[in-house]
Amino acid sequence: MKITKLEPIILHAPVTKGGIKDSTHSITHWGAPGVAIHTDTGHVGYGFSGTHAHLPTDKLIVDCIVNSFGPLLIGEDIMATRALWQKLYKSSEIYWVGRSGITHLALGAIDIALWDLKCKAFDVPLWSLKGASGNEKLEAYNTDGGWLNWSKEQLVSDCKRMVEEQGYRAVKIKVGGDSGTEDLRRIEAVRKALGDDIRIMTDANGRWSLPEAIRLGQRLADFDITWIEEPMGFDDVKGHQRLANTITTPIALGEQLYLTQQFRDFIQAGAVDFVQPDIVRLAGITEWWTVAELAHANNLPVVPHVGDMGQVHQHLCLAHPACHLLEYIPWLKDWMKHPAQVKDGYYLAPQAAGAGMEPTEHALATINKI
Ligand SMILES: O=C(NO)[C@H](O)[C@H](O)[C@H](O)CO
Ligand SMILES: [Mg+2]
Repeated sequence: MKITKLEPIILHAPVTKGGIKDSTHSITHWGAPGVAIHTDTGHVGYGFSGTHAHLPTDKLIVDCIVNSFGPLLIGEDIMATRALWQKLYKSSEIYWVGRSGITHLALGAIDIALWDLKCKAFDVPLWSLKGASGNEKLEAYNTDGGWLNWSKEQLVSDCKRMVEEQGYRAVKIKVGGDSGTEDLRRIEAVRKALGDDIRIMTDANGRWSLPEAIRLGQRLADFDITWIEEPMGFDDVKGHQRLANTITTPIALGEQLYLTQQFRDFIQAGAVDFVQPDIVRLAGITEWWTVAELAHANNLPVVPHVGDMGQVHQHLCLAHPACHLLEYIPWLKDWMKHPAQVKDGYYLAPQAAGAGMEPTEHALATINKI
């Protein structure tokens, strides 16, 4: 199955209730710059990155896909996913300007499309190609009711609905607002409303200084919080090591890390408890698997960031023994041919062949910005 053509796609999908905020970002759409890779057998593979729908940088990403990486792929056999990843990652002109950032987001979309093609060649879902039986249990936790721009009342009612009507046993709440005291009030209100059996995660999206993270991190223990995600600057290994040695609430991070070596440094420093690799930043499935193995070797659970890359992460989590839980955010799924499904708080194993990110004709006709 030889590659014949790369076709750029940029999807911009509306997010919940017209707009969501966390401590660091405020978005109205989730961006999915990506590619359709065509082959001489007529198969088409789809892969996307994940952004905050900033069109100028989405265009940089798809330009990198088609015009920088594209020429290196034409004529290549799609089966050689690891060899092709190495070839593209190490291509010196691109490596000189890349090694993380936009070239990683571009390579990630290509890698997902190549795995999509490989799955279609064997006519299996990605979880099956990665060795799962399809009977694995993968619990979902819901982030979509915990946004920082939700009022405390909205926060409580959304989280209650998710638990009482949709069967979730875990929800995530954004913290890192302007007032730490208000953060704690919001958590207290949700804990009171949900009772002690529901797990509550928190996510500061990198906002706090070390003193703030220590002060607020210590208070989280009052509410039995499952983890504090990205409490401080994304690359601050020493700071997170200091925090981990000071507070009892476990630390989750990884959605902003581009290199396996960064994950190694956080893990070796004892600065992370829940490892959250993302196929977007790690340049695709191939390197994601390396990080999951590294975490597993250190007996750390892997709970991938979704943002909204859940369509692919659900496959990887079903297949990897370090994964038992995955974030749920619903922004892209209904624009995909085979939308991710959660029932009574658990992901249902997708049955269609592929890696999960094949857009519908409707999506390509209505939210494609190319
Ligand atoms: O941190 C996250 N999940 O854990 C979400 O991806 C971000 O909050 C969204 O992308 C909005 O910035
Ligand atoms: Mg996060």
